[in-house]
Amino acid sequence: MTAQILDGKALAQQFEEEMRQRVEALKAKADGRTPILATILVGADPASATYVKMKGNACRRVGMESEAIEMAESTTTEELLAKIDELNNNPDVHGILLQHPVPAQIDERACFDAISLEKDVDGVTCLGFGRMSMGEAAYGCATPKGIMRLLEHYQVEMEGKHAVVVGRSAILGKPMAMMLLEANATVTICHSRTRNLADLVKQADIVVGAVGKPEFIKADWIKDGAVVVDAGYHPEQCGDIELAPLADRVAAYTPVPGGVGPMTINTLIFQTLQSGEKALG
Ligand SMILES: Nc1nc(=O)c2c([nH]1)NC[C@@H]1CN(c3ccc(C(=O)N[C@@H](CCC(=O)O)C(=O)O)cc3)C=[N+]21
Repeated sequence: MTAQILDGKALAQQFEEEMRQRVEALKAKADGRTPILATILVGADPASATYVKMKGNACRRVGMESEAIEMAESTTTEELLAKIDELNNNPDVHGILLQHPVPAQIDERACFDAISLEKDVDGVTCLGFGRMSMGEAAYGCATPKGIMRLLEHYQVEMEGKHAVVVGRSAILGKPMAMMLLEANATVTICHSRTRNLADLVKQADIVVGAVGKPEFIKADWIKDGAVVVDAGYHPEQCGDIELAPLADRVAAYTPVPGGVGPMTINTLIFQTLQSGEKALG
């Protein structure tokens, strides 16, 4: 069996094509105005700076704009909250991305939750998470929502399947589990205190690697015919799952790079477009 490659890069490009047309149509209706995403980068971590730049570039590729806000490493919670408040109240801004992680002195959760629901296009607020979990309208958290859009596009069956999510972070593992549950999968969430991790992963019809450790999930834990989603991203150009030995025995997998990463960015800008359409359309 040769596994199907869940090609996030190609799908993101296809979606961008469709989005370009929607942005054009919106501009025509809105006197040339476009959706605007505000990105906030606190501190100077080079990897974070690269990701934020990629998000701005993706906006421009579809004809939207981004406003890049850079704040000092020494920024306080109060200063960041004031900036978010300003963006919430700026009618020209349709989406707000606060790049994670922020420096340790900042209360990241308080800052995420200060983002107004209508502008939470990255899906990081408690309110958005709660609404999504209850099946109510909210923008999904960008990485797990990007994974759902990828699985849906490739018509991966989720209903009744056993999905095992390895990792429980606020912007990846936890919302991923809730989205899979909403799609009627049977969901197991594993984490650093899980005792029989290999045995649980072996039961997975769908496995999502979301731990943030390079190739932490071993190929021999994964059963034949599984669908493998790797949300890890590491400087070594690998993900959280040991993927190489799986290509000829799983049903499908997301490559690293070119799988989940491009879908994360695409989902952020897609949701910015949706927010812009609500405000301008
Ligand atoms: N509030 C917030 N929201 C996020 O969504 C968020 C965040 N903070 N902090 C950091 C993580 C990481 N992240 C990535 C996005 C795209 C790629 C991506 O496109 N990667 C390319 C490779 C890029 C390269 O390194 O050349 C790929 O996988 O093909 C990776 C990682 C979003 N994150």
